[in-house]
Formats: sequence, structure tokens, C-alpha cells
Amino acid sequence: MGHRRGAAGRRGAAGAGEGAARRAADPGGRRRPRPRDRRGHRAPHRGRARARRRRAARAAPGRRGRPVTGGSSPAEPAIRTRGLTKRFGQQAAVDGIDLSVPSGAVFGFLGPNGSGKTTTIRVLLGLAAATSGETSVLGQPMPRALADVLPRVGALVEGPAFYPFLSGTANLQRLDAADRRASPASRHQRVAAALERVGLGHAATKRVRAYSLGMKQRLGIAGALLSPRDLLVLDEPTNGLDPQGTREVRELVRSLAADGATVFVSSHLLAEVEQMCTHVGVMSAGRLVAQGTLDELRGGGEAHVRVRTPDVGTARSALAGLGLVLVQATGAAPSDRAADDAGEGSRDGVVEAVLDGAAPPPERIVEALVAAGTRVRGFAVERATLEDRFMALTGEGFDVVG
Ligand SMILES: Nc1ncnc2c1ncn2[C@@H]1O[C@H](COP(=O)(O)OP(=O)(O)OP(=O)(O)O)[C@@H](O)[C@H]1O
Repeated sequence: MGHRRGAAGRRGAAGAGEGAARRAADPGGRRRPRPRDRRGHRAPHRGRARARRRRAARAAPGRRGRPVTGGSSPAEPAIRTRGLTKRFGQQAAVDGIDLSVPSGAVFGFLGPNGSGKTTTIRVLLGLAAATSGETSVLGQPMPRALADVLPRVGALVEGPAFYPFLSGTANLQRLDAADRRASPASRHQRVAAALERVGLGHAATKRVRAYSLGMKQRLGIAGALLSPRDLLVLDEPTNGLDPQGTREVRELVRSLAADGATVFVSSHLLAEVEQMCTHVGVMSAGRLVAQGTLDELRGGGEAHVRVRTPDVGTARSALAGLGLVLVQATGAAPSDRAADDAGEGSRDGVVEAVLDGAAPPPERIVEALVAAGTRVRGFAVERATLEDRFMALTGEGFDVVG
């Protein structure tokens, strides 16, 4: 169960806070100032951004809400790595991972503490250099295309840090002012829109020290949304939140994806990932041990058939006769029909077998059991839960509370 670490701990451990997240979200403007016109004013980017938005809208006409800005094909993964490795001395914190995050997915990056999630995110955002391997983000090679890609990526890494004595609006205005590409003339609208988007419009003038943790986290996400983004990278956005705050952030994350952005969200909470994600990648000790849609991962678990009967021996023979591999047979073996007939009753036992692709359908199995003389008192086809599956993959438990 829980190995939760507080937001302050996270900041301390990774040695970066708002500055890093902000740089991650927006380094292009700082590193590559826009050219100036004859009067010394910076050339506006608005026309280019509009053109990009129009292209994106044509590429993904079904999407609603805030337009995406990207030029990458929808079929192209939003994030792809090949053999990505990050070593700290002898330790491989990330060990040759091949990650593929489909465009438009809400991708849950799940793993126990210390499994390499934050390190991967830091490499993806150019906050740390990979030791080896290849990475592309929004269809462009990283870190080569960092300056082009990062303005299209909103990030919340290491938890948000704000001035507690300033209002939500004043904090976001300061953040926006640090973005050299952002026009001061439209700052007010941008900040108001971002606050509305995360449901903080009503608390815009309130000082941040009076915000709940969930509100602070949503303010952090608002900071990542000050300009349109194609990809949002959120590192444990519900860490340390109470159930209400967790619910608020979870709903927000789902709605961001509905707007058309790809959302890459790390978590050590299985239930959280199940509730808000369409896809999942599972990290264990630096390795990516599984990835796919939630259904694919669920389907990856073996299905079993469980029969409750007093006729354990008969059931075993019938299932074996159908070619099923028995995994357990417990209880009232051998069959004691005589005891039953004498009104003494017989104890039920359980016979369980693996249901692989070659197995007959459940109704045929029941038929065969009954034909063999098994008194079937219970019959179930059970598939491994995601939790069973992840336990098997990682050898560790996950927090299951949301
Ligand atoms: N700067 C660093 N120097 C040395 N080791 C590091 C550094 N950053 C991370 N590590 C180590 O790399 C491993 C992976 O850490 P990482 O923070 O990526 O895991 P995580 O899955 O994000 O865990 P958490 O959920 O606790 O943040 C850990 O063993 C950690 O101690």
C-alpha cells in the first residue's frame, strides 16, 4: 500500500520546482527570442499559430473545444521512445524502454515509487539528458527539436509552486509574463480563460494561500494551459490530494483529453489510472513491463473457469477431457453422492482450470460437466483483474485507493 510522498518531498528529491516546469512548458521563448521588426518590436507569432490551428482542425475535425496546434499526423504517436535509457552512475533508473503514446490518448504511466516515471518524464521534457536511446515527441526528434516542440507541451512536474500571498490571477499573470512569446495585450484574457478552464474562475481573486491543495494543483494545470497545447505531461497530479481534490483533478484531466490534447499522466495509483486513462504503460524497476489500452492489459490476464461442486473428481475428469489445464481442485473430493442421497449433505469443493483460446465456450463446458454427472452448484469465468495483472508484472502492489 501507499508510499505517498508529499509535494515538498518531490520537489526536494528532483531538485526542481516551478522554474523547471515552466522551462519545460516554455523554453523556446527564452532560448530563441523572436526576431524584431524595424521599430524593434518582436514579430508576432499569432498568424503562424492561427495557421497551425487551422491545419490541426483540418487533421482532426471531430475534436471539440480548444484547438490543438500540432502538425504531427494523428496516426503518429505523441510520444515514442526506442531503447531509452537513463543511468545515474551504475543504476539504470530507466532501462531501455520502448514507449508509444498514441495521439489523443490519456496515457497513464503507472509504477511503484522509484520505478523511473519521473526520470522518464524529465528526459522527455529535456530536463535531463538520456544516456542512450531515441525519443520523439509530437513527431519530432528530441532533444534536437526541443525549442520547436516544447511550446506545444504543457507540463506539471514536481508539483506547482506559487506565491501564496498573491491571487490565482496575479500568479498566472507573472507566469505568463515570463513567456516572451505571449502578447501582454491579451494576457488578461489568457489568464482568465485558463482559470475558467480549470474551474477556478470563482477563486481568481482569492489569495493562493487560501486555496485547497486540489485548487493549487488545478492552478498548476492552468499554468500549463496558458497557451494551446497538443500534449500535457502531468507528473503525479493528484499526489497528496484529499479525495475531493483527487476527484477534481481526475475530472479535469479527462476533460483536457476531450478538448483534443494528448495527456501523459504518471501515477502510482492503479484505481486512478483505471478511472481516468484510456491507455496505460507499466514501469517496474526502470523497465516498461507492459503497455496498451486498459482493455488490452486486462485481456492479457489469463481467464479461469471455476466450478463449485461436491463432485470434485468427476468435474476434474470432465474438464481434463475438454483439454483444460487444471490449476486447483479443493474441497470435497472424492465425490460423495451416497452421503448426499442419505440426506447428510456433502461439502462443496472448487475445481479451477485455465481457459485459453482453444477452450470451448462456457456453455459447452457446463454441458460436459453435467453430462459427466457433476452437480454444478456454481460456475464462473473469471479474468484476472488489472491489479492481479500488475502484481504479476511488477511483483509489487499498487495503491488502490483513489
Ligand atoms: N538525480 C538523481 N540521481 C541519482 N539517482 C536518481 C536521481 N533521480 C532519480 N534517481 C533514482 O532513479 C530511480 C527512479 O526514480 P524516479 O524518481 O524516476 O522514480 P518514480 O517512479 O518517479 O518514483 P516516484 O513516484 O517516487 O517519484 C530511483 O531509484 C531514484 O532514486
